[in-house]
Amino acid sequence: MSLVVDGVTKTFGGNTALQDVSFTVETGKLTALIGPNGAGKTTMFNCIAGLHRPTSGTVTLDGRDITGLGPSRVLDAGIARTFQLVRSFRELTVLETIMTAGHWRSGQGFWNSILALPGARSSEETLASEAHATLEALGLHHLAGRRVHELPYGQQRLVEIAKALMTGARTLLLDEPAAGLHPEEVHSLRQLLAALRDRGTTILLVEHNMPFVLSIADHVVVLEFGRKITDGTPVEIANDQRVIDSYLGKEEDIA
Ligand SMILES: Nc1ncnc2c1ncn2[C@@H]1O[C@H](COP(=O)(O)OP(=O)(O)OP(=O)(O)O)[C@@H](O)[C@H]1O
Repeated sequence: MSLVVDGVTKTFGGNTALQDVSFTVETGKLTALIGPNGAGKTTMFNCIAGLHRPTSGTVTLDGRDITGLGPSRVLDAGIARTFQLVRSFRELTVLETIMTAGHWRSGQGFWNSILALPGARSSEETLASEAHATLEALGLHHLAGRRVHELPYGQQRLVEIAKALMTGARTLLLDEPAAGLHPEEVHSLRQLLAALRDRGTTILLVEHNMPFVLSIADHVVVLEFGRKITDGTPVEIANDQRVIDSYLGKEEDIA
């Protein structure tokens, strides 16, 4: 059971963003995708999440071909992604924001529930209690009534993860979850991701914070100029001369 990227190439006009990249994200493990700026990490996320259709190659989830399905059907298949920039409706509270993600899974429809159409109420209550439970699990319960855009950046990022969890997806794609966080927030994030993984959630993350990656990942995939240069355990990656030369050795890339 796993997410398998097999021979994915993505070109934009004459620019090859990904060249024949293959790797496996094992179910219930945390895999990190690293590489210098422009290596193709975001493009790979977009190919998996359905925002880009690979020029060639396939993406399969537990043996099912999901290549080029489009974002909503990839989400239906059980893969949710977060974005580098927090996305929320300005006027919604934390609770309302993550309930919008739950509406996705229930098929309820966001506007249907907002307008309180007949039949919407009981599932609305179920979603609200699930949303409370999710916030509790993430240590965000005290923020339920706050507007998302008023929160400090670190807490907004956790709301993004809560939204992804509320979709019911078992596989999460997290785009730079540690970016812009204070050290103590990075510590909380590490504990949260470890807890999610221990609960069986599969996580693929893109991250520039190398100490964070090396301390939490089960498996690390390294991209450079659109190609996979290696993959392995954090210890193997930290000692790989090609990685040290191309990435770890450059202080400015170690955020
Ligand atoms: N929509 C697009 N159109 C044209 N070129 C693109 C597009 N998206 C990405 N690229 C190119 O693909 C290459 C890989 O970019 P990508 O954003 O995937 O790298 P990255 O590893 O995520 O970088 P960063 O760490 O800076 O976010 C770059 O050369 C980029 O300019």
